[in-house]
Amino acid sequence: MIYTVTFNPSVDYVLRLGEIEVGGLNRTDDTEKYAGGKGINVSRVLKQLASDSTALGFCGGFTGEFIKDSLNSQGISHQFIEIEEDTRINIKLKTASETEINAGGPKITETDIESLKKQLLILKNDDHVVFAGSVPKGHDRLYEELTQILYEKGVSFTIDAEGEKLTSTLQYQPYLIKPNLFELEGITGRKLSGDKEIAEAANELLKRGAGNVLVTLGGDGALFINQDHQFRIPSPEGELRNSVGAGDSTVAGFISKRGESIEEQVRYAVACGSATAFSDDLALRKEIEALVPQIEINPIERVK
Ligand SMILES: Nc1ncnc2c1ncn2[C@@H]1O[C@H](COP(=O)(O)OP(=O)(O)OP(=O)(O)O)[C@@H](O)[C@H]1O
Ligand SMILES: O=P(O)(O)OC[C@@]1(O)O[C@H](CO)[C@@H](O)[C@@H]1O
Repeated sequence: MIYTVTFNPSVDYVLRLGEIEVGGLNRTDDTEKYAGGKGINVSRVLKQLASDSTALGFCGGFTGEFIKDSLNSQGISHQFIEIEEDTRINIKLKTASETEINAGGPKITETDIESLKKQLLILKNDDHVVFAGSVPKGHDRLYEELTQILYEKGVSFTIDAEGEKLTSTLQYQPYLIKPNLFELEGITGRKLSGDKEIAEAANELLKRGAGNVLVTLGGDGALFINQDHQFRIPSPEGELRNSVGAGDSTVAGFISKRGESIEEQVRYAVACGSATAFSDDLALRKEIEALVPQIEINPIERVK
């Protein structure tokens, strides 16, 4: 079974309006609410690809109920730890451009974390865990602690996190990491331009313990590297409508094809990311499948 872990889920409140006047009264043309948070998004796209997963993490209050109801209606199982405070609401303002305001999120106690650890401790060798998104305040080392538990149990995991939260888990050999270019530059501490420099930086993360490194490059597609393969995958052509969850969709695409060829995994990863970028919400199966034949996988020269 695949488990996704979202420490800090959100109700994503999408507000569509022509333009925004900061400091003035603005009225929307349209609004939508989605169960959000990176791990939850991964579960939603996995479901589209007929891959079942169970969403884990912390949920509370009326917003937590909304998330659980929404996942129930999509047939996605969940085992959230109930917390006292309300799950956050994140604002996604869609004008001519996209502006996001992500709330800090509720307080998570040590008891809540112990409950999550207990859930991970009973996982089996053939389970896979996807960790994604921000960490509750005061728990900076949480990813490192939880991935150590999985490593010691021989359970594989994927992690989509930033900076040291990601690099502190490399010692536990993540199956997949998916930094975007900005995050990769943050980790290496240098500006990266061109495929060769990006591949060299990704290769450093491979040497530090990652099994597969997929660097997403927004509208430019992605660069993939593991011990045996190195690919450049351009994005298909299309109109950008939504970048919220594009990266999560990429992760879902790759994980959904675990056990198939690496080319198939990478093809679905980019197709899912771009299908979400071209949709109003996360991509639907038919949108993903329509893009799959358009994805070109170009081998590139191996970096040392
Ligand atoms: N303008 C675009 N056109 C086509 N595909 C896109 C576009 N933007 C994003 N994508 C697709 O989505 C994938 C992930 O995008 P990106 O690099 O922006 O990830 P991210 O920064 O992790 O995303 P997120 O906004 O979800 O945090 C890309 O590899 C690509 O396949
Ligand atoms: O604040 P975090 O945890 O970094 O990101 C949360 C978030 O922006 O990520 C998802 C898109 O990737 C959204 O559903 C959600 O609102």
